[in-house]
Amino acid sequence: MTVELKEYPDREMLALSLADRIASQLAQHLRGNDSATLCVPGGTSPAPVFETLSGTDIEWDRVTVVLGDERWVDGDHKRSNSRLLRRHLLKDKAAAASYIDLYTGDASPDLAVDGLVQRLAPHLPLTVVLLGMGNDMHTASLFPGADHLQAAMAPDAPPVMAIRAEGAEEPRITLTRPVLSDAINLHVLIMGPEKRDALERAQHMDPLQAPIRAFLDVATVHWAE
Ligand SMILES: O=C(O)[C@H](O)[C@@H](O)[C@H](O)[C@H](O)COP(=O)(O)O
Repeated sequence: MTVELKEYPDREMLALSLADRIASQLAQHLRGNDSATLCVPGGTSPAPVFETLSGTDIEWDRVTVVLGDERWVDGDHKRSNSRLLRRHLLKDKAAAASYIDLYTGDASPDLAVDGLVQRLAPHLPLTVVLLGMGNDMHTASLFPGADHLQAAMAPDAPPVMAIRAEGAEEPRITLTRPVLSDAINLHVLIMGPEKRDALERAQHMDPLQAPIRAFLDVATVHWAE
């Protein structure tokens, strides 16, 4: 397989260029449609992209933002991906965007799934999806060895599922393979030599062992040292 890989001289260039690309794709979609949906990862890598994106001049009031996955913790918990978004993305110009919070406060993510499937439905297909990747080749909360990985990777998977995995510290809620890979524009953000190495290995692996593999045929991968 050939992966579309964009290499940047440094992380700052990557953040600026990727934020610009995402903003252009959202703006272009808004020229022909009433609304657009941006799906973003949690984790630590995307914060600089979010910072740039939040100051970008697009019609954010017509954009809905959703995470690709959320950790089942309160919104003010330090591991909450929503907390990260509020700090780095949903501010400045992007404060005008609507936000679908995957964390509903229910006792477990399983109880939230049906409601979230309904909330997400009017926003599909996702206009722009940005994915991260862990060194274990998970993306969103599609972890190798996760309890419902096979179901979440299936072509008929519901768009949202609850999932648990050893590599994840807490129960998770995640968007599934079909809804992520059906995005109009799909990007993967990875940084550092270890992730570059993992990406190379993933290309020759089964998606159930290396879930990121399922997206590499259609995504643009953005990398900086
Ligand atoms: O909530 C999460 O854990 C994520 O959404 C996850 O899929 C993340 O993108 C990768 O684990 C990379 O995380 P880092 O950017 O922190 O390496």
